[in-house]
Amino acid sequence: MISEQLAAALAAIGLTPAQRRHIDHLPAPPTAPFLRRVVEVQRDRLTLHDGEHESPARVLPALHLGAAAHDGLAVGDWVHVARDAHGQWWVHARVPPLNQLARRQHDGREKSTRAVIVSNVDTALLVMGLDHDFNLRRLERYLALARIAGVQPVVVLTKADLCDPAYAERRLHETCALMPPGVDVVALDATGDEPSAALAPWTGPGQTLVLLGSSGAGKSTLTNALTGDAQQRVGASRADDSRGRHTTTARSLHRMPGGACIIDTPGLRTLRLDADAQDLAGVFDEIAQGALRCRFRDCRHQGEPGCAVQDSVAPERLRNFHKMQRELQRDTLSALERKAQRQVWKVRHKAARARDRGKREGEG
Ligand SMILES: Nc1nc2c(ncn2[C@@H]2O[C@H](COP(=O)(O)OP(=O)(O)OP(=O)(O)O)[C@@H](O)[C@H]2O)c(=O)[nH]1
Ligand SMILES: [Zn+2]
Repeated sequence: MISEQLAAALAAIGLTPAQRRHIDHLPAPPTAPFLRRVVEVQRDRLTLHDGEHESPARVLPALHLGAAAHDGLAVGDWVHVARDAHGQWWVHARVPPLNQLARRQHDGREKSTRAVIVSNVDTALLVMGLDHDFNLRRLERYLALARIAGVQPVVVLTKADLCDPAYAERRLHETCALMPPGVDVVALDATGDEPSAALAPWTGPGQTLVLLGSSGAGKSTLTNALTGDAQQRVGASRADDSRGRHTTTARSLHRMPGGACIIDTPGLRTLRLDADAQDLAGVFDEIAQGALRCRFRDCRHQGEPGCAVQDSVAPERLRNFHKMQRELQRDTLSALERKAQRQVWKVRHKAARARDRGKREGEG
């Protein structure tokens, strides 16, 4: 059980009441009594936070072996840790995440694997510039990513200061028209002092936000505006990077003065969803609705006579849907992987409970 005192300390690093209840219902590994949040992930090292201090940590090999590569630790995860005789912190177990934003990553050939972007977030800020970055088809993809993970999306259109007000207004309208009910769209200048007030509804104490969007969209600029310092390198310093890599190279969690946590991510060059056909139908709901009125039950909305979807859905949106659908079909393994993953968690919970029992009996 998490004590009141510990809960208060961990709230500073994003422990929500729901997360606390979730953790309280799970057996804590007796060998690792401390709870921490992952705020940075390097290759085989992590940075953890206890609400007050950061500490470097490593992951027990047993956890590496247990966790399949497609379900690796990510920024935002909660972990159980212990310190060895040399003062080194080790992660013994991971709390099964309440949600995960994940995508498919391709190896260049036909194989793809699941890659976790972040765990346990309350809001996903989908960041897009009103400049040449503006692309509603890409936004549809990011929107699907958040909704499939069960994370509340908010669209943030940056660089409003760089364009003509009438143009910005038109883009804002187009974007709003695309959003399902309940998804807000905000247009702002990320470099000014607008972001804190404009994003206040989603940055309450204990809330965790992730920033998603392409390189140069303004994610680091927003992070700086919200955290009130320049701890995140921004694009202007790109000249430092002779290899021409993206400016933000790792995900990391930052704390806002008001008590929210914000996770900046590197711009993704491609975003392939980790989902199945049903997930996709769920987020393009008007297509699923329209399909009920198509003449053929198995209508694919690709030129069949009597197709109700082609009559009612914007052609570019329907094309985008078909494109994502084709990608998912190529990635059909994903469903099997997810099933396997759930199985792994089940087995691990069982093992943890058995270890717990064994330990108690050993002590008694
Ligand atoms: N004028 C103006 N410039 C902006 C705005 N948002 C971002 N910029 C500029 O755009 C450039 C890229 O911004 P970054 O914040 O580095 O973009 P990023 O999304 O973090 O990019 P990666 O780290 O590569 O993923 C920087 O030069 C910013 O100053 C904005 O709202 N207005
Ligand atoms: Zn149809």
